[in-house]
Amino acid sequence: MTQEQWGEIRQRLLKTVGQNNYTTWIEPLVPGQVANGIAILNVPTNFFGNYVSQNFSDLILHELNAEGITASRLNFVLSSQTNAAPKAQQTTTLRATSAQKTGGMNSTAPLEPRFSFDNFVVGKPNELAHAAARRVAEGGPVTFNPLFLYGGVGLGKTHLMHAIAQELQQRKPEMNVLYLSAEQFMYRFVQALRDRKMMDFKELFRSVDVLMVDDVQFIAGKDSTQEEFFHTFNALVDQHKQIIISADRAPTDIKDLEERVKSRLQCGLVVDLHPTDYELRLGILQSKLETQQKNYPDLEVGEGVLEFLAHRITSNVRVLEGALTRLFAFASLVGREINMDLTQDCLADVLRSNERKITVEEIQRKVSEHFNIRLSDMIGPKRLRSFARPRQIAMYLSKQLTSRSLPEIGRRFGGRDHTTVMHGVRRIEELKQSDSQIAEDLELLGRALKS
Ligand SMILES: Nc1ncnc2c1ncn2[C@@H]1O[C@H](COP(=O)(O)OP(=O)(O)OP(=O)(O)O)[C@@H](O)[C@H]1O
Repeated sequence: MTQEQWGEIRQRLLKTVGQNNYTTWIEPLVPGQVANGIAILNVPTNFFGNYVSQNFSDLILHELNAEGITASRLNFVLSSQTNAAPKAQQTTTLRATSAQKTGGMNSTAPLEPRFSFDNFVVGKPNELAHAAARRVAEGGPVTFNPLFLYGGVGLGKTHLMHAIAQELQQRKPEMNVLYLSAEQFMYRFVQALRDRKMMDFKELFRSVDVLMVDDVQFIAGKDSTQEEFFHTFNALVDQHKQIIISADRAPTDIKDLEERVKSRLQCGLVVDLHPTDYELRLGILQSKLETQQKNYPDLEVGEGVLEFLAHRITSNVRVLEGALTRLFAFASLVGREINMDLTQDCLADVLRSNERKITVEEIQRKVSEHFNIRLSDMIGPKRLRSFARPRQIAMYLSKQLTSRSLPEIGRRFGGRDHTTVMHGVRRIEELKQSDSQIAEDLELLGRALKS
């Protein structure tokens, strides 16, 4: 059943059952395959399935048939992939059918049609990640396993993951592609344990051709899930099956992740989605503008507005996108044209938050957390290398990321002299060139502080 057909059916059900019943019982249903007169509907719990079966089965069957879908029976399948799941609520769902197999535990997570390669704007900061994603989406022989994509919030990891899954479905419909978030992996694992269906779980995950797990940092600290993930991972790698993983940071930086899992995650290709630069932001805005103009054909965007937004909204692409959507909605509601005045009025809060200044105190806190030392040791007098180096790094970042003078920075580091700060800053400048670990720490901290 296509998404459009299900959309029609839902609309008619809404009219028949009323808004309350619709929101509670119909909206969370996710349709699966229809075969041999049986239509599959994914439900979040058994109770839910029983209730819908007893109260709405006939109506749903009637509407399915009215839509030209021949079904005489509904089969309610327990699945975490229903519209009641948090991610699913955010997206228009397109069910992937390739992974529909036994027991309802195997459906892929909903894919957002908008998250395609065509809609992904490529610039310097994301070109490597994009190229790698394109390569695995060809579905050819596995060259790097896993592909590990990482980057800060809202920089396009999920977009790329969905694009890969959708491209694979189009190019290689015979392939069994399973895409899910790490949270869903855990959810299914727990469910399998509870329902004593571990064999089904293992079989499902070991029988896929491509396994895609989004936001893998989620399993950090969850020992049994990590263990199971590790075994699944190994089994698939042994069978030369492609694995694609995303996370908000590099494998080495995920705390509470077992070393063996970390090392496994690093053994393929690890690529980074860097924070956007001005040109990429402008390109993304231009591309999103086309979509907005389809919805609001009468609205034009005044000169300089996109450039202004690309310049001022640097935090992440999601915020940038939201700002443009808000501008169009606002302009159409108040009947004003989209010019600089309207932009300043409508986006005052977004612009203010993007203006946020980084403080020395924040830097000290982040750096102490990163190196696992106490804030008091960072600021205090101790000269041990394990405190002195993070202190110098914090001084360096304070000089780079704030407008504070050296004496002002010195005062915030327990009243140190400005020459001490200067020495620290110079030392880190040197180490940045010669010590790749320090360069990486600086990059990571800088990114975390700016996001
Ligand atoms: N290069 C790009 N071109 C077009 N749209 C983009 C690009 N990068 C990000 N976006 C858009 O920005 C939004 C956020 O992207 P996405 O959800 O993929 O981020 P993420 O990295 O997964 O973030 P999170 O860490 O919050 O899960 C999406 O609407 C996505 O389409």
